[in-house]
Amino acid sequence: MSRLVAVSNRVGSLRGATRAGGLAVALAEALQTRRGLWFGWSGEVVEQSADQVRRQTAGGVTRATVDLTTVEHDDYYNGFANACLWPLFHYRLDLTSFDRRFYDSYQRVNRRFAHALIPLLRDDDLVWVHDYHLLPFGDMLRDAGCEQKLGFFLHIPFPVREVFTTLPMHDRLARALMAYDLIGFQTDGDVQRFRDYVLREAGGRRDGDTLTAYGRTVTVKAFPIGIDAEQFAEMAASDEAGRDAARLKAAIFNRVQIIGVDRLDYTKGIPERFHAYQTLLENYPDTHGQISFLQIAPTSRGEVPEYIHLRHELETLAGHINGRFAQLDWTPLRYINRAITRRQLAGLYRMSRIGFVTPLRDGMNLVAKEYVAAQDPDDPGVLVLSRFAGSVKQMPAALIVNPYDTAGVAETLQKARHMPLAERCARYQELMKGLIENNVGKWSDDFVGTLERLGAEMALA
Ligand SMILES: O=P(O)(O)OC[C@H]1O[C@H](O[C@H]2O[C@H](CO)[C@@H](O)[C@H](O)[C@H]2O)[C@H](O)[C@@H](O)[C@@H]1O
Ligand SMILES: O=c1ccn([C@@H]2O[C@H](COP(=O)(O)OP(=O)(O)O)[C@@H](O)[C@H]2O)c(=O)[nH]1
Repeated sequence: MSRLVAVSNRVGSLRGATRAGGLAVALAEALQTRRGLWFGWSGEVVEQSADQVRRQTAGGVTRATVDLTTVEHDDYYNGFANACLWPLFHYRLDLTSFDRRFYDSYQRVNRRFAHALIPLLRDDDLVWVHDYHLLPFGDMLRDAGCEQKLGFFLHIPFPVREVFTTLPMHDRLARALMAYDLIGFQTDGDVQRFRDYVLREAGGRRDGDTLTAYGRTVTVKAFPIGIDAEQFAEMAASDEAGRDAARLKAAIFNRVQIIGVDRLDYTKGIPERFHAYQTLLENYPDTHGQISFLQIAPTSRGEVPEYIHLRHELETLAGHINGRFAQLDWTPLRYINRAITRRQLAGLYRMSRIGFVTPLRDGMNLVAKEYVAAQDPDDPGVLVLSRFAGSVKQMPAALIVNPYDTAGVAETLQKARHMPLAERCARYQELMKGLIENNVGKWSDDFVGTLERLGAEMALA
């Protein structure tokens, strides 16, 4: 069996400590079962260039990391990755920075990372590169002589051609992507949009799951990411998770609890969600004193200006809602701007009657899956889910909403609040069945298995 080498900008902890963000959570679970190497940024920012690779092994998985310099962190991570590609791929052209300096830094960091990884590779390794930070990474490995099988997975949406082509370097990035042998997306919609670009902009050809363009052929498929639903359910039912949940329970006096959990990101639709909650309070006075909304939103990418604005906007909105509706013994909205461990989250999800997941655009959204997995099968809560989350395709038994439709979302919350037990159970069972069938193990096995088989086919040809 070939060794798996995962490469991602963010390398998660091997000891299960948390860092908000679905990619790190999912990869940690996948690598633990495959005992591989995980390469990427250490999370440390240093003044001077530090090419040294630090290695640390635990539970059969080796973590190999490099630091970023302050300039790289500003221009590659905050700049090209998170002020250009992130907003653009999430359809926020209004927030997209097209600064050429950011792109140059992005190229340099990708090249530096590729050169740092090469000496660690073994001939029969399978290399699996993750996400928009590393689109040209595979091409740079190939330039440096790498002949191993290379796979790439995009965790965020792939945009429509008209949006992707606003990037001045769209052609170079698409060409670089073709250096991989396998490209995975979260949904069939993402696959179709990428295919449309390659066929119509790059003069490519399609044959089943393969695309040929720029003199190379790649396999392109959807691999929707999952969670370890059974393990998450056990965690949610554990005494430890229960202890934290009990504190919240005491604080809300058996009111109907609504929960939202997101990195503080404009793609997650948190202000729109606050507005919908406010509309619920305005339109349905019977909710007063009877419900409570807990929003957990740890700061993310806190140096990018748009994220700073968002933080201020949420503080103002939360203050406004509480100022207007709170009573001496009732706080309608609790907003926590700190990260909570996944174990704590599991307990909080379980005691919340409504999971409120309304991104404006999201690659997948693992919070929606965690919320369902954490429920008590005998008295489950209801998931209210945005039609713009990648997870919606796999979770049709949720209550599906349009996050821009403030009154419609408020109406749906009211419906969720009054949903009879039998309907809650039926929806939960259907959702849970899908989560177990499409868990994180299946995601990584399907991707790596496909990459492995492509390799075998290439050897036979
Ligand atoms: O590394 P950060 O800048 O702190 O951001 C955290 C991660 O956010 C994004 O997550 C995406 O991947 C999830 C798992 O596939 C998916 O459910 C979610 O919809 C995506 O937004 C980002 O793509 C990751 O690279 C970041 O590590
Ligand atoms: O305070 C927090 C907030 C979020 N998360 C985790 O961060 C991940 C978020 O993943 P998702 O796919 O929903 O979105 P992303 O942040 O990756 O865009 C989930 O596993 C959450 O449990 C966490 O551990 N603590």
